[in-house]
Amino acid sequence: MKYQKRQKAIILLADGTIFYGKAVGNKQGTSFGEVCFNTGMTGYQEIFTDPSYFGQLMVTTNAHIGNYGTNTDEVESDSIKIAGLICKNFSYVYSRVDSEGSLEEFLDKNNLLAISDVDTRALVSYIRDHGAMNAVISTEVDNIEGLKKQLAEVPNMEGLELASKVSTKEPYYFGDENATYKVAALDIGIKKNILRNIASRDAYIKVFPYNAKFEDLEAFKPDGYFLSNGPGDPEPLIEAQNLAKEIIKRDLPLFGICLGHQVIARANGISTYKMHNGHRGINHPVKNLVTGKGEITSQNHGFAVNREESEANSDLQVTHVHLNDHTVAGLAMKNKNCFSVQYHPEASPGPHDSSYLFDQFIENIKK
Ligand SMILES: NC(=O)CC[C@H](N)C(=O)O
Repeated sequence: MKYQKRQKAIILLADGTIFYGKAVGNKQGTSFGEVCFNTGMTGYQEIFTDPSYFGQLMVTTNAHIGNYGTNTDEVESDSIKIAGLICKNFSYVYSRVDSEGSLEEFLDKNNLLAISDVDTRALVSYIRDHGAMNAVISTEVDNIEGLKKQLAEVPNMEGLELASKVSTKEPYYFGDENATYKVAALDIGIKKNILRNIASRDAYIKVFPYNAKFEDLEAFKPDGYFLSNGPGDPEPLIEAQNLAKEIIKRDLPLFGICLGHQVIARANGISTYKMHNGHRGINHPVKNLVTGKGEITSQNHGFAVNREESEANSDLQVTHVHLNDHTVAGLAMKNKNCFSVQYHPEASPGPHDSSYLFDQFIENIKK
């Protein structure tokens, strides 16, 4: 067995609660973030590289992490975006036909601190009851008072603007330039599989930085506009909200996913709020109120759109609801070519029930 004597590690929550574990590999260090959990049984590499998780310490509820290794095709961005990993059993050995390396190597390459041998069931129950909160993971197990002081300085997720930290610095292109449609996408933390899904529907995409102006996007002469997923609170994303207003004002085809959905809601004057715990997993039930059909969805969000305000707004229609807590899962504008969902039709990881939403976007472009 590799690493006979592994370093002890702790998870210290902002309310002072401590959980214990061991550092994965030989790594030592300390990492801060908002602690949250994902219940997906697979898809760890996609989750760790999803820019929406920037600044978060990820607890995985699956008992085994790393057991099927890693593959370069399964990343959602070019690097790991979570702030740290907390898991039960970390697999140093892995097995899968397609794997190209171990998760341990992948974490090392990205310099990510991970803690295993944690009672994740107890930790998740605790967060479920007490809500998402800041935390620190560390191998400095004898420096609890020092860590508490540093943890108190970590900003709260509420009000935090993080899109600028993960967005592309320069515009770039994705897909085949001879494709039939052109889509301008605002990158406030975009996942690669969204680009793959749009491009595979005969569209050429130009991806813009988080602070791009309407004129920048318009200069590409796009047939449709897209607002991406991403980390942090949607409230401070004023530039993106103004961009959405410009697109809506001109009634151009617009589609938003997750953070993009929240930005579109805010552009319509709807408030957003921080949820007790958020939704993070790959089996969340959603009802499409237009068709009456259910879908099993991939989700990752800690903020949500106010339902009462959405229903009271005569420009908006609530098109989808989350069946566990009846929060807004989708919106459409009644008299504009604009719609959005709080969940992830691109999956990666997760089921593909909702990929029809990308078809709908293309249909809206054709109109
Ligand atoms: N995946 C996302 O786009 C997440 C949106 C936002 N950061 C939230 O947590 O609600």
